[in-house]
Amino acid sequence: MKKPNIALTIAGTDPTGGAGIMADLKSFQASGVYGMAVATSIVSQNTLGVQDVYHLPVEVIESQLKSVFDDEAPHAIKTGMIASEDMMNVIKPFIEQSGKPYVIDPVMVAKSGDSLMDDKGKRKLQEILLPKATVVTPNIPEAEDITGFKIQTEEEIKKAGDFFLNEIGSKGVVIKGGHLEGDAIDYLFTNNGMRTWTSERFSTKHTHGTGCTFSAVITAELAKGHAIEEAVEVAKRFITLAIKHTPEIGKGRGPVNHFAYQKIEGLDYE
Ligand SMILES: Nc1ncnc2c1ncn2[C@@H]1O[C@H](COP(=O)(O)OP(=O)(O)OP(=O)(O)O)[C@@H](O)[C@H]1O
Ligand SMILES: Cc1ncc(COP(=O)(O)O)c(N)n1
Repeated sequence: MKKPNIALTIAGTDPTGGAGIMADLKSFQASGVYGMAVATSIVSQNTLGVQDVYHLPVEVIESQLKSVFDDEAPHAIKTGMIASEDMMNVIKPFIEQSGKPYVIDPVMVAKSGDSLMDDKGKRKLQEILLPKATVVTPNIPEAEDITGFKIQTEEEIKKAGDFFLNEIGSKGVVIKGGHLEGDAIDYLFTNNGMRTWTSERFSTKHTHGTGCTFSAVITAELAKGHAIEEAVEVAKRFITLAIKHTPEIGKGRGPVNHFAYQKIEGLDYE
């Protein structure tokens, strides 16, 4: 059997499996990539919200990263919930030394409204990690937080794309339209210009972990050696099917279907 491509996620947990490293690992697997995971924070959460958060000591995050990189280096890396500046500083050298594609899902607030990053972390993200990114995947509120201006129109989305590329220094940014009205439009900005992907907006409350899943699939496709544009194209198809076929798990805002893409597209990985 051919050795698989490997993707690593560095993020928080969700014991109910809809978001965080659990969603990332499922998305990696469904994309035909071998998944690895380093936990940053243990989050007691479910489809109803966040009940408790325990941030792991930075030494523990560092030792997990050492365990991974001393053994088998991943082909692409993503970070999700990174709650503090100290965590960012511990993670940054591993990203730099790897020289691999790096996807940042700048997780700040859960869909339930609970905060997953402290205020200093929000300010420091653009100094420490965002300039290292191959692709950043903010939703509109996250893009507003990072750029410091309101984003309501396509002109403002373009202005935000320009800010990520030219002020911060990220290589690419996908500004996700999940939080806007109308069709679900995602905007990718790279040195090649702007590209958009549009899907119908499903009228469902089951969107827990959509951002985690979307960015994990981009990471998996980059781990396979695909270009940013191809990776976002696959991720959009994956997340659209995952939302369309939600498994209706839990009493609240349920997770998406991480198996739908593989099943419906009839993919058969070696
Ligand atoms: N109701 C919906 N119907 C179709 N696509 C959607 C819907 N909601 C979100 N999406 C798509 O899901 C992906 C994730 O977008 P979203 O804006 O929900 O991310 P997010 O808010 O960062 O998610 P999370 O809070 O889980 O991190 C994008 O491709 C977006 O267009
Ligand atoms: C560990 C972790 N990472 C990310 C999210 C965001 O997902 P959502 O906004 O859908 O709750 C989350 N809830 N938990």
